[in-house]
Amino acid sequence: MTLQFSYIEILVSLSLLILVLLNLVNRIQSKHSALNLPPGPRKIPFIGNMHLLVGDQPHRALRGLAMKYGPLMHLQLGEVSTVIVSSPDVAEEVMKTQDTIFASRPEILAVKVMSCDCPGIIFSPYGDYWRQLRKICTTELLSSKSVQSFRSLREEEFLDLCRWIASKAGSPINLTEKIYSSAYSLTAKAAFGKKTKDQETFISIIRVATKLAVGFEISDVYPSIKLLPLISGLKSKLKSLQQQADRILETIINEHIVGNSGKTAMKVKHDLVDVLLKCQEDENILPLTRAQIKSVVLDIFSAGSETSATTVDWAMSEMLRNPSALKKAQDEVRNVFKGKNVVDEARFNELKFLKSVIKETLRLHPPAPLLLPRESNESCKIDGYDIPIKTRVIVNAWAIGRDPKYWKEAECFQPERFLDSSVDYKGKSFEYIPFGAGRRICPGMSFGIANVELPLAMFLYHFDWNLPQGMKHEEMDMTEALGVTVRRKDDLFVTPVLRRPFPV
Ligand code: HEM
Repeated sequence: MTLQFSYIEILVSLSLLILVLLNLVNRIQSKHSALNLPPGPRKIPFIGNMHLLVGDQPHRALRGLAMKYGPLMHLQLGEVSTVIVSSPDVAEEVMKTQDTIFASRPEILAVKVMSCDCPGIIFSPYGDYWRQLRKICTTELLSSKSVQSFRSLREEEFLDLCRWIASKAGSPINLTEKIYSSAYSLTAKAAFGKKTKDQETFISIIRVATKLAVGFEISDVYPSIKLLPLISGLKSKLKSLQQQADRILETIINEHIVGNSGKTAMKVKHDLVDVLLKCQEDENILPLTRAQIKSVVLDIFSAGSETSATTVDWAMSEMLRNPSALKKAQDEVRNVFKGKNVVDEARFNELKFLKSVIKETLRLHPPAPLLLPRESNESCKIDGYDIPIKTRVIVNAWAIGRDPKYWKEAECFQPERFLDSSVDYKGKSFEYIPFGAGRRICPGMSFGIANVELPLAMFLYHFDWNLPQGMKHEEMDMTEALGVTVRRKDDLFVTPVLRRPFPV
C-alpha cells in the first residue's frame, strides 16, 4: 500500500503539529513561571536549552554553562526540567542533606527497552525493590569478603593477559582492547561463574547501549511524543540490541538452571545468578521475574566491567603521557616486590604512589563524568530555589574534580596531590566523587578498585612501555568518546618490553 497526501492534508497536519507544540510550550512555561527556579540560560520555545549541548561532550558543555550561571543551574531540555549541580556544596545538599528526595532515577528510553520495562538495580526507582536488589548484589558479589574471595580469579585473569602481552613484546599492541576484554571476563567469572562464549558480541551491545543511555537522546527529552523514537529509528535499533542481549542472557540463566537441577541446595555453587534465581521461590522477599533477573545481570556486567577497564586505560594513558609519574610508580612496584616472580595483593597497601595514580586518574577521568542521573521524588528547595517534583538532577563530577577552587593546577596529572591527603572517593569528600555519594553511591567500589590495582601493578612490574614509533609522550591523543562511561575515543596502542619474566 502506498500513502499519498495532498498539499492541503500536509498543511493541516503541520498546523496541527504546531498547535500541539505551542500548547506544550505553554504548559511548560505556565508550570514554571510561578516558580523561583535556579538561574540558567534563556529558554527557546519548544527546544528549551537543548541547542547548548550540541557539539561538545555533555560534561564539558555543562561546565562551560555552569561557569556563567553558577553551580546550581536550571536547564530546560525539551520537556525535561533539569538541574545541573557543579560544586561540592550543592552536591552535598543533593546527595547527603536531601538524599532521600534525590535517590530515584529518571526513565531513559534505552534502559526501558533494554530491560523490557523491568529496570535492574542501576535504574530502578528508589524503594523496596531497589533496596532488595542492592542488598543481594552487595552481599553476594560486592562485599569486602566477596572481593577478597575473587582474588585467585583476578590473578588468573590478569596473569593470562600479561602472558599474552609478553608474547607480543617488541611489537605494538592494542592495549585498550585487551584491558576491556579481561575486565569483562573477570566480571562474568565472578558474577556468573564463567566467561560467556558470546562475550565479544555482548561487549559491543553494551557499548552501543551505553552510548544511547546518556539521557540526552531526542526521545528522552520529549518523552510525551511517543512517535519520536519510532520515526528516528531509535526504538527499532534498541529493540534489536535488546533481542541480541536477551539471547545471551537467556543462555547464561538456562545454563545455571540446568547446572543446578538435581543438586541439593548445599551442592549448588552460589554465584550471583544462582542467588537471583533462588529469589524467585523465596516467599519472604519480593519475587523477581526472569526479566528482572536479566536486567540485574546486564547491569552488573556493564557497570562492573566498563568502569574498571576505563580507569585502567586512562591510568596507563596518563602515565605514558607523564613519564616521571610512570617512573615513580614503576620504581615503587619494583621496589616493593623486588626479587619476586609476581606481585602480591596482600602488600598493595605499600603501593602508596600507585594508589595516588588511581585516585588522580579518577579525578581527571571519572568513568561516569555525570555520575548517573537522579530525579526528585518530591518538590523541595535548594539554596532558596524551587526544585519541582520529577526534576532531573545531573551532578557534574568531572567539572567538580577539575574546579581550580578546590584543586591546584586542576588540569594537570599530579598523583602526588593525594599522597598526604585525607580526600577519598568514599562519598564523604564532595569535591571528589567519582563513585557518587549517598544512598545510590556505587556499591562496587572495592570490587572495581581491586580490578584496577592488580593489572596496573602487573603492567608496571613486568613491563616497560613505549609509544608507537615517532610519537612523543606530550603528543598523545586524550580525546574522549561519547557515552554514560567516557572511555578513550581511540584505542591505546603501545609497545611492551618485557622486564620481569613470568613464572612458568
Ligand atoms: C572504577 C570503578 C567504578 C566506578 C568509577 C563506578 C562509578 C559509579 C557511579 C558514579 C555510580 C552512580 C552513583 C550515584 O548515582 O551517585 C555507580 C553506580 C553503580 N555501580 Fe559503579 N563504578 C565502578 C565499579 C563498579 C563495579 C565493579 C560494579 C559491580 C560489579 C559497579 C556497580 C554499580 C551499580 C550496581 C551501581 C548502581 C547503584 C544504585 O543505583 O543503587 N560499579 N558506579
